[in-house]
Amino acid sequence: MAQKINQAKDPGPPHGAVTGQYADEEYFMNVALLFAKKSRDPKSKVGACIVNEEGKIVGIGHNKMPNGREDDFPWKRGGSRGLDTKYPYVCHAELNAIMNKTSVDVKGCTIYVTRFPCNECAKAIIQSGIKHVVYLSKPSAEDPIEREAAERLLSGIGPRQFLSKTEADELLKSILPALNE
Ligand SMILES: Nc1nc(=O)n([C@H]2C[C@H](O)[C@@H](COP(=O)(O)O)O2)cc1CO
Repeated sequence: MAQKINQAKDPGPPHGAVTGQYADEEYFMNVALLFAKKSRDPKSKVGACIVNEEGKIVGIGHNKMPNGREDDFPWKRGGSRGLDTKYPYVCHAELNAIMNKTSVDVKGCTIYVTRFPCNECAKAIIQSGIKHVVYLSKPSAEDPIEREAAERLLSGIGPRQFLSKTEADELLKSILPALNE
């Protein structure tokens, strides 16, 4: 039997939805977008920015190969996800943002991420104590099992899509060229 997914549990981050503070959310998502540009992945650049309850950035990350091994693995895409592709090696933006935290922990924080988290990052997000997920894009062409697992894992948080009237769409195209293929 399909598991029922709880939707929209997230009341929103403390620095987001209130009139006059929406600009803060744009700022944090744009930090995530800017950081995505650091990625060496030629096809899919992802950025993440963790913000605490005081509205301070306490972690940023982009998808990259493991530290010190940046040149040792391929960036090749492919459905096979074999050893000659990037998939078994790349560290996702969300994981890097959590690992890069500048505070003791990230409990109660919000993660702004340019792409919907995968199931592995969903686990890391939950275990780290992050309480809100705001994402920019949710590409449909992803592994259906992993996507469904991520949705189920994050159902207790209720990820919220970031909506902005800024140039976020244009920026997104520039970091996810694979979406435009
Ligand atoms: N939430 C995510 N954070 C990430 O950092 N990534 C990274 C890992 C790879 O470098 C790339 C995925 O490759 P591709 O299949 O879109 O060419 O994006 C992917 C996702 C999607 O789940």
